[in-house]
Amino acid sequence: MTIPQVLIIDDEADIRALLELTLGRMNIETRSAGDVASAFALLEEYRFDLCLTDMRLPDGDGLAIVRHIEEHHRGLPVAVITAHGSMETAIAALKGGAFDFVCKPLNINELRALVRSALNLSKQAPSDGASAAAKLLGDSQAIREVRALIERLARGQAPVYISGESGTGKELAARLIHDLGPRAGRPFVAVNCGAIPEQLMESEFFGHKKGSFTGAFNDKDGLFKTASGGTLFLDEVGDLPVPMQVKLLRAIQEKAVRPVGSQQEVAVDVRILSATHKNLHDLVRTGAFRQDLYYRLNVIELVIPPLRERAGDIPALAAHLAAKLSMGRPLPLTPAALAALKRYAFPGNVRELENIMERALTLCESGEIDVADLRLPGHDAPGLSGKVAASEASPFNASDYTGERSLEEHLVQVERAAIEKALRDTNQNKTAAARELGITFRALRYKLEKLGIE
Ligand SMILES: Nc1ncnc2c1ncn2[C@@H]1O[C@H](COP(=O)(O)OP(=O)(O)OP(=O)(O)O)[C@@H](O)[C@H]1O
Repeated sequence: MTIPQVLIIDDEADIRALLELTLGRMNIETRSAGDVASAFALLEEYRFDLCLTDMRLPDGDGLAIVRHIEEHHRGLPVAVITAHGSMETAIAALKGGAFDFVCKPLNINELRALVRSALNLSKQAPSDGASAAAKLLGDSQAIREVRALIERLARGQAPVYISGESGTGKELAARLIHDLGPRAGRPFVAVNCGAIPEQLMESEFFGHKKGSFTGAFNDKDGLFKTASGGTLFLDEVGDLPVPMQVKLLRAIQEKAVRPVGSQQEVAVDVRILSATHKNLHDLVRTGAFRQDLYYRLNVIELVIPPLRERAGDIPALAAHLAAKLSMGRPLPLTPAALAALKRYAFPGNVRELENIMERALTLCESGEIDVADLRLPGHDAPGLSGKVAASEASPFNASDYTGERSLEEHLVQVERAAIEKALRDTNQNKTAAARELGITFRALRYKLEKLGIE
């Protein structure tokens, strides 16, 4: 087993000595630098598994180190040491790509947990991008950017606020951030904040002691404890009542919780991810959401655009869903069906696409999913009125027959014209065209082949 190597950067000799000693006891080898220039030199010369840097250095700051590593040593986790109370700097470092931060005076247990977690990250394969791509589907530029940001955010510990309309994939993104990061082997706990009754909230989040209130028959772990070492995903965080927001902020700041009925705080190591389909910024403006909590949760925002703004994702998503939902009997979509999906606005986003595909697979009678099978709102399945309209608009009447060619030839022409018109009317949707013509899909396919119509 190779011994992990850590680079320590601090201008105070005492702090360097404390870090060297603590890490040495964890069987970790260290090299130390007192300023930015010598840190850069060590980074050139040696390979490290983690870098711990102070924020204030004689010839620059910790952010310069974070930026340098982000540019030249991608994949090397860097954690910053900040003065107590200087949250702004810590947040700037997290935004710049730092893995995590610790405050001075150093809490040795916290430091050890951070180092362990970062070294875990170094051991992981350099990029798990393929696995991320496999789950968050889509080929649009927007979703590619989301995937790239997820991979970057997975490597850090910063709180991430995921915004986007309902059904865009916020929970999926949160899971990926967890699965691709150093906490992957630990729990991922998702909680819908809007679904917990207000009077039970504190106990749900922080746990309770037996007998602390009527009905508390046993000690109970809260969600923070359950997510210990892992990730707590606060879905619909905008639905948290204000008194609970205060308690949550405290728990996040102190990295500790106090179960209801207990006198003691318990330290918790949990990464917080949150999401809502509401506009959290608006809630802050109206006073429904506390600004301090907003800043704490929203260190980095991941925006998932609505599906209608990334229609390029629809083919991959639809094909994937058809395969997933059809249990080994995937049906292809006709070009017309795909075109109709691309034009549709999807107010329910990917979740709605899932529902549409499920229904289409159930309804589809032919070997491919066509526009009519999708039952898109606003696309009424053509019925009798369609047929009447078609015959009324038909360019052929019995009186058109002049006797210049055989009746048979004439009928073939009529048939061809009627089929071509029905296909045009339905945007090349063969199922709908067959309905409009009053024949079965099979019969239409046969006629198309016979007449050589593509
Ligand atoms: N890009 C994608 N690739 C594959 N599946 C996706 C994608 N985006 C969303 N999904 C699927 O769509 C469904 C809805 O996604 P998810 O639950 O993550 O949405 P959400 O934004 O959290 O919704 P809500 O706001 O209603 O909680 C899930 O089944 C999810 O797996």
